[in-house]
Amino acid sequence: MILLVDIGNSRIKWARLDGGKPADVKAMVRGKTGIKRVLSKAWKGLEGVNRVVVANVGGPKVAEQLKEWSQNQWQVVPEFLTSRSNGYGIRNAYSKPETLGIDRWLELVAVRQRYRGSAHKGAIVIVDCGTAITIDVLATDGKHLGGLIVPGLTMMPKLLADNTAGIDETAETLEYSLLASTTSTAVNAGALYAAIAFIDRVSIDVAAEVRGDLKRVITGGDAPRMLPLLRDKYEHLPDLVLWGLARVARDTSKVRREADVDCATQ
Ligand SMILES: Nc1ncnc2c1ncn2[C@@H]1O[C@H](COP(=O)(O)OP(=O)(O)O)[C@@H](O)[C@H]1O
Ligand SMILES: CC(C)(COP(=O)(O)O)[C@@H](O)C(=O)NCCC(=O)O
Ligand SMILES: [K+]
Repeated sequence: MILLVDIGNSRIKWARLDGGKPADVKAMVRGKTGIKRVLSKAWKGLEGVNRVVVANVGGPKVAEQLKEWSQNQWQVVPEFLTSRSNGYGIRNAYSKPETLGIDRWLELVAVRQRYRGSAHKGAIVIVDCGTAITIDVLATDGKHLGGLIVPGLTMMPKLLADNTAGIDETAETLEYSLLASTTSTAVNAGALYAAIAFIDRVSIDVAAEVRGDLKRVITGGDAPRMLPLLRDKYEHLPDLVLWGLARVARDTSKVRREADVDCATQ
């Protein structure tokens, strides 16, 4: 079984590669530093894993822990993907392509695959509402035009709590109102409006900048909260990173099979 793993800065999402697609998608909140405990809790029962294909934006320490755990549990060395300058019909906008978050690269891969040859001929805006909120724009010819990054819905209140005397952890409620009259609802409303205004305004300016009709897709753990509040129509594509991982894993397994065959016949 090929395991697809998307390690974000808040949660780890994973799936089984099945017929070129991610199947049985699951998620778990990860610790800031140690992830071995959550891996044991979530993956203890997983059998027959012979490949682990990973998108990791959680840094090298997290990668090291996954590597040790996977080698102990399955004797499998995980394959950590990195963003490339070209591939899968996409040209990376970054002059240092490997510095583009691998989650963002794989979202581009997934979206390119989904809409290539479809009726949609315009550019595509990809919004990922996770620990951070990212926006990327993919031109109709597969050219990545670039993107933006801001703190996510959970991070903004945390930043206020960590950096002001008068605001403490406001996680107890998600409720908000346009003009709030309590600190927690004022902070929650501020985060929501900041995110909504950011996404809506970028979408307006991108539409003015690129020709043709724009398609907008949204993914990430906070997408369900954002969807009803956004001005434009978005296609909600959960687990976009896992779809990108499936596309790359399917390709590389083909290459690996050919390589294995080559070795076998030498
Ligand atoms: N069950 C959940 N547990 C934790 N966070 C969740 C959950 N469902 C949605 N979220 C929201 O999703 C966000 C994380 O989204 P996700 O896309 O998994 O982030 P990342 O890829 O950055 O780890 C959190 O900030 C939180 O607001
Ligand atoms: C912007 C991100 C932190 C988002 O990660 P996430 O919110 O999914 O945890 C991640 O894409 C990243 O580490 N990017 C590297 C910097 C860049 O993309 O320019
Ligand atoms: K993400």
